[in-house]
Amino acid sequence: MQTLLDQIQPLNAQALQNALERQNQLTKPPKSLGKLETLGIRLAGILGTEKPEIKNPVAIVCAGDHGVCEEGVSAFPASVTPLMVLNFLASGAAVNAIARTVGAKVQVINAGVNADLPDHPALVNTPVSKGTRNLRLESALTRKEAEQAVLLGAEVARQAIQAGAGILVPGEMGIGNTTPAAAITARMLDLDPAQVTGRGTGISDEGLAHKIQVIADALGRKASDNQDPLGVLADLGGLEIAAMTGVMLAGAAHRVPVVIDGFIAGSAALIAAALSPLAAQYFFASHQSVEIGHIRQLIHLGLEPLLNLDMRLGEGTGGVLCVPILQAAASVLKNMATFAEAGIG
Ligand SMILES: O=C(O)c1ccc[n+]([C@@H]2O[C@H](COP(=O)([O-])O)[C@@H](O)[C@H]2O)c1
Ligand SMILES: Cc1cc2nc[nH]c2cc1C
Repeated sequence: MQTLLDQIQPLNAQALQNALERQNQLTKPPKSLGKLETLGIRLAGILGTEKPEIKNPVAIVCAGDHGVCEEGVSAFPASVTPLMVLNFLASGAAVNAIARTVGAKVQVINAGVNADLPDHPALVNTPVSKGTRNLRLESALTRKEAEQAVLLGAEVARQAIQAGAGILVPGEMGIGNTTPAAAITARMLDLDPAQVTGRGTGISDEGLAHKIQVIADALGRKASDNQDPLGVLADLGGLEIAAMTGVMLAGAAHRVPVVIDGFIAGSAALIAAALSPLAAQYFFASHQSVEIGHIRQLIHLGLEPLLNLDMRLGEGTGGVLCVPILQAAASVLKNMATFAEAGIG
């Protein structure tokens, strides 16, 4: 784990400077491409060139089950998690449909699903366990399990990058996982559960009050603190959240941009950024999730969402949807003519 964290370096300052100067020479009024310009400059800093290009997007969907489902915190049964993994593998899920439109590949990690899954070329099937323990009553994971899941995600991301991935979208699937995501967010940002707990897949008012109580009980065990992010991940976490943290850290370590999807991805990003303060410079927030705690995560991370389409699905759907925006931001720097080149002015 420490080796992974040590690999994360600051953005390339020279490339940032060159990209800033280049933006101002391109055939457009200064700043007229708005946020596309600042996105492009950051991509230049990540990739170490003033002419960045983003090829081969890969979504890595991490799946895991949650002991806390026995508290009735989700509108859906836990059995949906493995069934949705099969749906990803059959290319029938929303992330597959959206990935198809942007030319992204979808890979799946079984980080800890409570079912035996079949071998499949798109599935990394080396789960850490069959799911977490009930975080209301006890720590969801041991420190060792949490670390193992982080390293699993990091290794899958490393292999994807080695095979040519130019941008990563960590996604997730795990019935019940807005509960650990809210618990992690409350602990990391020192907020009350009610400030960060939403309806997830669509629970009732009564269900929401119960979910807030479950999270308050989990935090009330006082088994972790925000100075120890891996401890928080183990105490409150989820195996897919930990695996996503690993994907994010590996992206930053290998200087590959990472698109942060919704609320659950945001909780993994809080852990990643706490483990390595440099990591968030490699992150882009896709959309603003309907989950109420999401915007607080993004403010803390210093990220602004690119879209607000009232989405709350997860799977990496919003992240994949934003890939063309980031590719366009890079293409502006790489492919536009300067005023001198075009003989204008
Ligand atoms: O990405 C989001 O912001 C998001 C918000 C709400 C729900 N989800 C998805 O819904 C599932 C978790 O919802 P729940 O109600 O079971 O905790 C999980 O599979 C997530 O992918 C995702
Ligand atoms: C059907 C379904 C698909 C999902 N994808 C991500 N979370 C999900 C939750 C449900 C219930």
